[in-house]
Amino acid sequence: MNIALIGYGKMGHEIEQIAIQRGHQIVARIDLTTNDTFESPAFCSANVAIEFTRPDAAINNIRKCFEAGVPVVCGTTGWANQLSTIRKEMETTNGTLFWASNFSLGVNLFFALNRYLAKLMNPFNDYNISMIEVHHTQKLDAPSGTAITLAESIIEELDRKSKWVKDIQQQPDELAIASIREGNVLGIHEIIYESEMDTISIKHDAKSRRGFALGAVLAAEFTYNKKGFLGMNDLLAFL
Ligand SMILES: NC(=O)c1ccc[n+]([C@@H]2O[C@H](COP(=O)([O-])OP(=O)(O)OC[C@H]3O[C@@H](n4cnc5c(N)ncnc54)[C@H](O)[C@@H]3O)[C@@H](O)[C@H]2O)c1
Ligand SMILES: O=C(O)C1=N[C@H](C(=O)O)CCC1
Repeated sequence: MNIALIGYGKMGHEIEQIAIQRGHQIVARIDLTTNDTFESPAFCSANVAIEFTRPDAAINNIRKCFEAGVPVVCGTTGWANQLSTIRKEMETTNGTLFWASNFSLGVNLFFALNRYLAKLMNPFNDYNISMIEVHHTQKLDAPSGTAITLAESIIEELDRKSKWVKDIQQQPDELAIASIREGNVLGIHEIIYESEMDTISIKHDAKSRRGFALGAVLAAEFTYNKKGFLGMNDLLAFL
């Protein structure tokens, strides 16, 4: 498969390695540091583009993919409040967008565990719930996209929570997410249920970026020749 990389930073490099190992060709690398363009024949020859840039760049890059008729897998976080806008544009252009806040298969197992635990906690009002996420200091968005996905599932499953807030819980129906930025931490997410009697917590700790990159390449392979909006649940059902 021909793959175009949009964003050739930490994730772009990691994805390139895995894509080549899996027998794909990288036909274009679009970044502020390269000369490749969305209008080039090389980019237009891509079967799929994989976009990992920054929150304020993602939506425009996705639009460029729709204009070029290239399906796009996007992992950039921090812009999900604009997903419904871009989905409408995808429909009018008959495009393809695969988006996930986290492509790691381990994190997606953790998502399922989180949902199950939140549902289980419904009758146990003595437990308060909170979340901590820790990432490297270069990260631009907070809370992380993964933390927001975890929070949205908890809000769907746990009747006593109706919205997430940053840092400090002020109302009983709020779920507080604390974001810590330190060193080169690749991504830690912990959900904590605490009563006067005990603490129950679940935690995911990423050991490298390879898990995110492998998931993104698997998503690109899945996206090839498909139309519409796709996500990790579609991919996991297929694996
Ligand atoms: N969904 C996931 O599984 C997952 C995993 C890791 C990171 N991320 C997210 O992916 C994004 C990128 O992460 P990273 O660690 O590779 O960041 P990074 O800073 O290492 O790389 C981003 C790259 O994008 C380039 N860039 C910036 N603006 C651009 C533009 N307008 N067009 C093209 N390129 C542009 C930068 O020059 C840089 O090389 C972040 O939003 C991060 O949160 C998501
Ligand atoms: O390194 C990052 O930045 C990461 N971003 C994603 C998020 O915001 O959840 C996934 C984990 C790594």
